[in-house]
Amino acid sequence: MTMFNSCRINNYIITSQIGEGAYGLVYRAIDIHNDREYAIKAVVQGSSVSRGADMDGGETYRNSAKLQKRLAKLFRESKNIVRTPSIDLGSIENMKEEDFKKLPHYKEISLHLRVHHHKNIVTIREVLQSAICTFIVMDYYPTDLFTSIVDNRHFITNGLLIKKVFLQICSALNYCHEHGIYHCDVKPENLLLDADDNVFLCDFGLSTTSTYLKPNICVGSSYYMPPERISFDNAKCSSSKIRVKGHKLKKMCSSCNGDLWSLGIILINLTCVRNPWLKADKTEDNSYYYFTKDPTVLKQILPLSDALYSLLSQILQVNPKKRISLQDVMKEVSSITSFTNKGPLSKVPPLSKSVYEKFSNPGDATGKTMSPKQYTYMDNRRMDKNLYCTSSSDDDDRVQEEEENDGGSRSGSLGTLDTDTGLHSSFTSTSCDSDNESSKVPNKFSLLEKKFNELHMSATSLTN
Ligand SMILES: Nc1ncnc2c1ncn2[C@@H]1O[C@H](COP(=O)(O)OP(=O)(O)OP(=O)(O)O)[C@@H](O)[C@H]1O
Repeated sequence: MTMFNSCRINNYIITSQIGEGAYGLVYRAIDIHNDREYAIKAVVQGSSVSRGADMDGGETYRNSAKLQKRLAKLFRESKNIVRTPSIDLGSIENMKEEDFKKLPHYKEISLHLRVHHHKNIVTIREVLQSAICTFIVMDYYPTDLFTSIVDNRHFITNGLLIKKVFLQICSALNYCHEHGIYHCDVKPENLLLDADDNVFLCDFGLSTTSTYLKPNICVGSSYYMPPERISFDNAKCSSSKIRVKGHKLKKMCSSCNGDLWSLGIILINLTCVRNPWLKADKTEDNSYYYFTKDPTVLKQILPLSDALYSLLSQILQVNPKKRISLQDVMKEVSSITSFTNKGPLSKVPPLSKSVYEKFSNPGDATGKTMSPKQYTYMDNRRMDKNLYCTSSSDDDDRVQEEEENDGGSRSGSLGTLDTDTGLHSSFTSTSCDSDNESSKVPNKFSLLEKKFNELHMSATSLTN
């Protein structure tokens, strides 16, 4: 695998590779203008493929290796400096569904831009378009929630920190949902942390504007995927209804409630450093199978307090329609007084109203035109946001219980530079004369999945 240390994209010098995903490579970089660090995600141009749990590690590797190779060529040909135009963020944000058909990889960026004003969502600073890929320049965060939970054991004694982090995640998701964006890939690897333990949601690669999704579409990471996306009973499926564990469902499943399920699993991760099952599929996973027979099994396999069990059993409802609302989850977590049945998390203070407000409603989450992010309540070295949002969350006609096209209802002024896509662009010129370097970076994704696997309660243990 080639690394591009010291190569430059406009004013950003790449310092290391920090991520490798299904359709993107993420680099750490320094802006020579202000010495600030950024993360630059290179997204393959024209990738329209739906990224799903069915994608194996090999495929991920092949895709990123291909992109890596193309980037190497790009840097080589441009003598290690790539000069590339910056695309107007407003015109990306206002892209429509038909634009995504031409430029599918812009959907991730467009949906992300519609919500990045929230304080707990990663801020996009710039989008650069090169001949072979699109570079998303984002604020850089030093760690992710997986590393923090598993490697650093950062939460095992600190119930208040769990509350803060969890409420910030809820707040970010709630904001997305209010703006008609459903993340669909909520997992600890997609939640970044700053030095003050503030959380930032990233990776909108699977996000959608569809209020309802078809069942069994199988997108995301299997640990966090709700059962209706993977394991509804095909045999019992009639033309207009599906069943999940015998519950009749309308043929479409609420996207919002899918994200909610993932949140429930993250709450277990934070409090127990475990995953309850590998996959919410009762034909493939014994733990999940026994859970569907008797939810109190959760208390046998995890050290849950009665209060947390009660909350989890309302979140992890197999029938998505029966799940507790996100707002109620937040209130419950705020007031809960024990997470576990023993140890340091068995006593947790309830949050005062003002602290709850601070974590759950950190910024202006009400308006159509959002004010810049404000970093008010923590010591924060982050610079002020100078982007602005030009589009609103149109009151899209939500075609409920009908198959929906993904989004496509937002409108906005289109640019004049590229009549095909409506994207405005501007050019920043720079120069660089450093050489490429080569080195190996482990595939972090697979390492993390492996670690959680190791920590996961053996799927067969309940049968013993
Ligand atoms: N802004 C950022 N700051 C620091 N690290 C980041 C940032 N954005 C992404 N990363 C790191 O890069 C990893 C991959 O990023 P991202 O999830 O956006 O890519 P992806 O190609 O969609 O990955 P996947 O296929 O695993 O979902 C993240 O898990 C995180 O560790």
